[in-house]
Amino acid sequence: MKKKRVIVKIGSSSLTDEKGALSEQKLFDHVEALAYLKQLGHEVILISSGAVAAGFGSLGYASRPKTTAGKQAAAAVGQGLLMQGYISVFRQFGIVTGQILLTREDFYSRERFHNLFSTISKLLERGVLPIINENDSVSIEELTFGDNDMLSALVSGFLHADALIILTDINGLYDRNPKTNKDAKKYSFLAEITDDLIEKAGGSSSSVGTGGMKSKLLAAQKALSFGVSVFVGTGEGKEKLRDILEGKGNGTYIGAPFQPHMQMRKQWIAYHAHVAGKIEIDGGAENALLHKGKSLLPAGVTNIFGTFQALDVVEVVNQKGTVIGRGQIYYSSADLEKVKGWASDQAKSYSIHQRPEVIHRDNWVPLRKESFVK
Ligand SMILES: Nc1ncnc2c1ncn2[C@@H]1O[C@H](COP(=O)(O)OP(=O)(O)O)[C@@H](O)[C@H]1O
Ligand SMILES: N[C@@H](CCC(=O)OP(=O)(O)O)C(=O)O
Repeated sequence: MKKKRVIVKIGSSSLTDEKGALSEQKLFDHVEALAYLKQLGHEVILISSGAVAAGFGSLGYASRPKTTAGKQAAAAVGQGLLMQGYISVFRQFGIVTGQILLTREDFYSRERFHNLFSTISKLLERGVLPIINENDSVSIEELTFGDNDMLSALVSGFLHADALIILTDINGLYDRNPKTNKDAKKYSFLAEITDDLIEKAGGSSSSVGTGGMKSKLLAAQKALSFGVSVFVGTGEGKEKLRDILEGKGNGTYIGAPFQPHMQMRKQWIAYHAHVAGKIEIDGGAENALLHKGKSLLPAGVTNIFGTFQALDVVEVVNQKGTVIGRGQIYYSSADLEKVKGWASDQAKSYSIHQRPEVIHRDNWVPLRKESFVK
């Protein structure tokens, strides 16, 4: 994969335990994934929240303080604890980190803006991983970023990042807050952020996070205006960030896909190729295609319409008959009729490539502008 400049934003809710204190285990999980991304040759810049969450316990607060002075005092204690955690874990991976604390004024002044750019460029040139947070203890309330979502969008724009990954405690954006509406539906892809979406998104329902999905959408809108694509979601383990970059993340992709080299083929599939037929798939396959970044397997195919050859482009519909995307198919309609519902091992000898996939994920394009997943 081409080397990318990636901004990763980690929210307080993804760094803390159920009591709201900094979780060493969660911090380790993030660092391992960040280190892996760096080992793969990508440039990584971390925007980390968590100073207030890491500090309030030491000040004797039972929960995150509400007053500005309380939050600023907690951040003064917590920012050091947060960095102590990052420094010691990144060291285990042989990575040096640099702390940068920003206020909104740093973006207003051209001179500061320029200095900041030079500093971050030098850190990246020397192989250092910059860790950025708002300078909470000195920010004046009216001028704070409020949460780090907008800060991460501004940084992604001015560093001309290839991708902004916003990690949070929920696996993407839903049409309503899923913590209070159990029927909420998830978006797997959004081409743009409309005002209507922003209006419907809710605030934070956790005790440590700030801003909720609304602030993430505003940030995503800003990042898109700079030409930076965004992912909002979650993940676990060393490979989570690599997977997100490869389009397999558990969350919502906003803007263009993260892999531009696939765009030509996918553009052809989506807009130019003749559609030779239609196949219907079950709910599990729909979820795998739209949400999990997986290929379509024979087991998920329920019906075939029209006559097509292997390597033709077909439309894919769900059980309600809604077109959810298009893909280049590895089976002819006659062969697919035989193997639909079969296990991969039995079916694959009918495929043109002797492979089980009906539509490989590299040849699949979701077509609805806002693709929903239950
Ligand atoms: N439409 C929505 N889709 C997803 N999450 C939502 C939505 N509206 C509100 N939320 C809430 O936003 C929370 C994430 O935001 P926040 O608590 O600020 O996290 P972070 O600390 O990562 O910034 C979720 O836990 C969820 O409760
Ligand atoms: N700068 C603050 C971030 C405030 C905050 O809660 O942000 P977030 O968790 O990203 O919604 C901190 O470090 O605690």
